[in-house]
Amino acid sequence: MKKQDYITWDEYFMGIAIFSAERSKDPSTSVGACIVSEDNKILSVGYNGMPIGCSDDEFSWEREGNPLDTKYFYVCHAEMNAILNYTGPYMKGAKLYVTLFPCNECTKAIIQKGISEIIYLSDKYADTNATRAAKKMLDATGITYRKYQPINREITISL
Ligand SMILES: Nc1nc(=O)n([C@H]2C[C@H](O)[C@@H](COP(=O)(O)O)O2)cc1CO
Ligand SMILES: [Zn+2]
Repeated sequence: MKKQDYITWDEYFMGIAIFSAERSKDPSTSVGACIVSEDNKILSVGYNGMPIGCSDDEFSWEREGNPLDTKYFYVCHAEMNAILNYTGPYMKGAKLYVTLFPCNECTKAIIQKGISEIIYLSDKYADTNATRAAKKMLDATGITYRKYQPINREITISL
């Protein structure tokens, strides 16, 4: 008889998004993303980080102060990195697993790439205009989004 306690597709791909977030250098919010084809093949992964060539040590990770000296103008979101890391053409029908609900800017790229479903873990910025605008575009384009429902399975990885 086959093993029974294997992880579901949702657990597998959200697990990869969560694990990818561990690469983030952001001291306040680590985000991970995993893009999967319609037939459950991983297309790309990403996490939030500074653009290539913009040093993690030289660019600021501050949240407040002169906007030019905060991270916000510079950091590349996990979803954007996952999309940009993909070397194939179009992602028609793909699913995006992400640990934080996408912002309006990433949502534009999500739409243009043909992603059709978003599975997210946290929606902690639901009351911001960036998230409201993102949902407005997703609703208009028929892209579905659903909250990942954790089942409290603990998996320890020794590295
Ligand atoms: N969907 C998202 N994907 C992301 O990768 N991020 C990144 C940008 C920042 O590096 C961090 C948010 O920082 P903070 O405002 O919680 O300290 O998460 C943010 C959002 C929120 O829209
Ligand atoms: Zn974004």
